[in-house]
Amino acid sequence: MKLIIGSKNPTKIRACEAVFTDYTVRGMEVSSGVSPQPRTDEETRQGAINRALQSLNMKEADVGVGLEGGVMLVDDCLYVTNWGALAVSTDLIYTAAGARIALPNEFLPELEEGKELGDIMEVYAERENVRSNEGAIGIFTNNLIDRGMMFTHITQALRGQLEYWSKS
Ligand SMILES: O=P(O)(O)OP(=O)(O)OP(=O)(O)OC[C@H]1O[C@@H](n2cnc3c(O)ncnc32)[C@H](O)[C@@H]1O
Ligand SMILES: [Mg+2]
Repeated sequence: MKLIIGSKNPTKIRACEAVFTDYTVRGMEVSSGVSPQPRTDEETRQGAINRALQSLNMKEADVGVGLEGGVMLVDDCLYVTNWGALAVSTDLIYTAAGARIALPNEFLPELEEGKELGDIMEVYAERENVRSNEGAIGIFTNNLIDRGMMFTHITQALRGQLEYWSKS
């Protein structure tokens, strides 16, 4: 069985490899079809679904997965949010979301200007490639939960639903 994950980000690819150990997993660049930095739960979820569907269309994949990061406001507090989608056909898609944690509200003006959280985090944490490593969630949870763990959890939620609803 072949799984395509719609990203070249190693944290996303590794999450799929960790959960779909019995599948051949490959990461491929696809377009999310939403803005580079989604700013609502709805847009982030849609990005994950678009990536999953595009991945399914590639190279005869049996399963297409999309993982998408975003930010959102709840009661004027800024949160990081992440969504996943798993497509087995165009009309059979499972979705799940990951842990949300609060981000400093001082990030809001730059996000509103169109900056990506990944770039803001590099300046804030004074390190490169936060998005492909621990992520904002890793930094603001003191590394108790890093981006890889969070994506793995979402991917488990996707696989679990696939298994549950495939039972006859
Ligand atoms: O190559 P792709 O798959 O696009 O991977 P990405 O790291 O850009 O990830 P997303 O597009 O899914 O996320 C959209 C933006 O949100 C940022 N983001 C989301 N969660 C993050 C986190 O925990 N840490 C750092 N950046 C995060 C990310 O870096 C992007 O700028
Ligand atoms: Mg991106």
